[in-house]
Amino acid sequence: MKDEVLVARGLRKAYGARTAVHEVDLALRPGEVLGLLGPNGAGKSTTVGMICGLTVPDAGTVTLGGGVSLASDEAGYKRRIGLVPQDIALYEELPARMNVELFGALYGMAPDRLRRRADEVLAMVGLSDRARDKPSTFSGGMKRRLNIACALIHDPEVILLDEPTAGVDPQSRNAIFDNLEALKAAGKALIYTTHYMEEAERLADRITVIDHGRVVAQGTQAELFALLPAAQVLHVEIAGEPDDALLAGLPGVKRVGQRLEASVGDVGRDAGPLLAALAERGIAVRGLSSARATLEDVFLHLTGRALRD
Ligand SMILES: Nc1ncnc2c1ncn2[C@@H]1O[C@H](COP(=O)(O)OP(=O)(O)OP(=O)(O)O)[C@@H](O)[C@H]1O
Repeated sequence: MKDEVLVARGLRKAYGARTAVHEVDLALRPGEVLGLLGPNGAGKSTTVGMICGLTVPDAGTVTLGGGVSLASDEAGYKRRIGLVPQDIALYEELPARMNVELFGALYGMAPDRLRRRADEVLAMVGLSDRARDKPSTFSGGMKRRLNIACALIHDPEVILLDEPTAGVDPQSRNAIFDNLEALKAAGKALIYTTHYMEEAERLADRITVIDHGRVVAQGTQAELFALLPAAQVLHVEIAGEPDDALLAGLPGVKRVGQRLEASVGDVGRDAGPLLAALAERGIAVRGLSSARATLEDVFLHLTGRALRD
């Protein structure tokens, strides 16, 4: 463990006969967002639960910088971690500010610091002017933002976010992303679980793809895209339906109705030769567009299934 603020090794958890998480290894550096991407039931929440100490693993260890673990110093460990749970956990009938302060009191924060931090985190999530109102009067997005403020009150260095945008409107989602980017810029380390590949693509420096409780791939987005046979797809609209024999000899090209799909490594390099080859075969082109590969394509390639069933 060199620069890492958190290292998880060999995490495993079974519920009865079902193994929710098989062998998960993760490492996290300061100022980094690690995306934990996988479909429903992949084992993301179970992994997060084991890291924050809510779920006892059957095997494996989690160590923070300085070698601190739950076993060596439970209170010290938990003070360094903030959890934004998937299910909103708030006292609906207590004012927003009191909700935040309650979480801080759980960490034994001194009253002065607690007041200061409560102001800071409420401002950060854009709820300063609603501090006296009860969550029962909030929109879903506002509750989510308050949930995040509660997780940040004790200024943890590692923040675990379990699908923090579930059920929020686009405006609140953008506000949450801005908050997370600010935390990252401040050197915090974030683990962000999601089954939305767009969120992982936007936020994550590195991504762990998890499926059926197993890590199927880990790396930067560039490293994950490099697992695909082609980084981009060219869509070519053609006139009529050419004989498939005409397309033989064009590697990576398949016909989908009146459209051709060509997997290419680089659109700029490969589009010209492809169009020339089509012209040689007398295939008239009516339109051309390209799309880059997504993490959805990576997941499909690795597992044979879609991220969202
Ligand atoms: N307390 C529990 N008791 C029994 N089985 C559980 C429990 N918690 C999770 N599981 C099972 O473990 C597997 C992984 O669930 P988990 O909640 O970790 O997945 P997830 O990737 O977070 O999914 P989602 O995106 O739907 O939240 C699932 O098959 C789930 O049914």
